[in-house]
Formats: sequence, C-alpha cells, structure tokens
Amino acid sequence: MSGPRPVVLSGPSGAGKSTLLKRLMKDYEGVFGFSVSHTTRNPRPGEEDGKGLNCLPMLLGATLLPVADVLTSESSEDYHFVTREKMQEGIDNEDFIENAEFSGNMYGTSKSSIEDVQAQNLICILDVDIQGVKNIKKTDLNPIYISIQPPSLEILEKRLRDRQTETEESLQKRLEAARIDMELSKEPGVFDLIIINDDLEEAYELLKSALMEEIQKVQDANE
Ligand SMILES: Nc1nc2c(ncn2[C@@H]2O[C@H](COP(=O)(O)OP(=O)(O)O)[C@@H](O)[C@H]2O)c(=O)[nH]1
Ligand SMILES: Nc1ncnc2c1ncn2[C@@H]1O[C@H](COP(=O)(O)OP(=O)(O)O)[C@@H](O)[C@H]1O
Repeated sequence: MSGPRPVVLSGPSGAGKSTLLKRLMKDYEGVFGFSVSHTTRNPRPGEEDGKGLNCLPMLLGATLLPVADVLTSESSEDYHFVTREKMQEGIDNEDFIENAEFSGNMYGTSKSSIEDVQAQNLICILDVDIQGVKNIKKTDLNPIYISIQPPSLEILEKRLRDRQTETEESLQKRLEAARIDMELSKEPGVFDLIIINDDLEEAYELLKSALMEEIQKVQDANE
C-alpha cells in the first residue's frame, strides 16, 4: 500500500522553513506529520525533546500539559536531543536513513521517525540540510524536494540575527553553510521546486499549491 508522498523541505538555516511549516501544519491539521530528527545540538528555550506537532494529542494525553502552553510553543519542529555517543550508537545500529554534521553538531533522520508518520497515512515532512537531500536521494523514499531560499545572504543574516537564537560563532557557521547551500541548490534537478521566501504570504501560497495534490489525497482518504 502506498501512502502520500513525503516532502523534503531544505534551504539555509533562517530561510523560513519552520515558519512556513508551522503555518501549513496549523492550516491542515491531520494531514501532515513531522519527522522528528535527532540532534546533538543544545535545545533552544521553548524547545522540548521529541515533540513534533504530529505528537500533539499524545503529548497532551501523556503529560497533561496545558493546551495553551503547547499551542503557543515557539517551535513547531523540535528534536530528539541526544549526546554524540547516543547518536553514533544509532548510526552504527543503522537506525538512521541519513545523518550529517551541520554547524558543529550531528543531525539525522531515524527510520522510525518516518515510519511513525507514514503509519498514520500522513504526509511526512522532513526538514534537512543539503547533505540530507543528497543522501535521501540515494534511498527509495521518493519525496517531493522543495528548497526554501532567502532573497539574499544579507537578508538571511538579518533574519538570523533578529531571531536571536544563535551565538556569533554559530551564526557565522550558518552563514557559511548558507553560501554553500545557495550554490548547490542551483544545480538543475536537485529540487522539484525552489521558493524564494521574500514575501511570506506569497511563499506560503506557492508551498501550498505545490503540495495541494498530496493534501487532497489525504483529505479524500479521510472522508
Ligand atoms: N541532514 C539533516 N539535516 C537536518 C536534520 N534536522 C535538521 N537539519 C538541518 O540542520 C540545520 C540546522 O537546524 P537547526 O539547528 O534546527 O537550526 P535552524 O534551521 O536555524 O532552526 C537546518 O538546515 C536543518 O534543515 C536531519 O535530520 N538531517
Ligand atoms: N518572509 C519573511 N519575511 C521576514 N521574516 C521572515 C520571513 N520568513 C521567516 N522570517 C523570520 O526569519 C527567521 C528565520 O525563520 P525560520 O522559520 O526560523 O527559518 P528556518 O526554519 O529555515 O531556520 C524567523 O525569525 C522568522 O520569523
């Protein structure tokens, strides 16, 4: 049985992936499920371990968090926060379909994070860097590949600074990675669609239209 096609969202850190994703998942409840990655980076304020929007009911049931706290959480796409040792153990164990080093930390998509979403017949969304894109292309996942790009490196830097999540060092590493991402993403055939996130509304409309066929499939199946 084949469910809806997964979606890989990529693009430089600070390009607006989480912002667009958060909105999409809110507007289409019960259609998308986020593949919660593992990372060795430290959680940001407001981020919680292993929490994805697709886990919302479970989370509410299990820990009785006040609904308002969960819904106002800054982040719609948190991680399983792990040590390097734990992460390496998982990689050695072949638990991951891809993993990469980004800005001095390890990130990876576990097989179970995708399976958990696909078991519910939801569109599985993966947020991965360009190395992740290249490695997922070697698997049989067959997702739709979408790159979210900033209008310019200068605007990206401003957005990252305004977000106030990075130290100067991690900001510089992200900008360096962004330069590489912006170059590699131009290669023909890497992405099915590249969206320049200048005006947020326009970017969101483009993203929504690109996914409408898959959204429709899930909605039809649930009727
Ligand atoms: N390859 C890979 N990249 C990931 C994964 N999870 C997140 N990333 C990427 O890691 C980068 C840094 O993510 P994060 O630390 O959350 O910072 P942010 O994107 O600036 O919010 C981003 O480019 C993400 O797309 C993953 O599981 N695999
Ligand atoms: N179109 C836009 N115009 C202005 N600011 C934006 C736009 N899209 C996103 N932002 C802001 O830029 C910052 C980075 O966006 P975010 O979604 O965290 O990026 P990513 O998930 O790709 O790292 C956030 O503070 C967000 O509010």
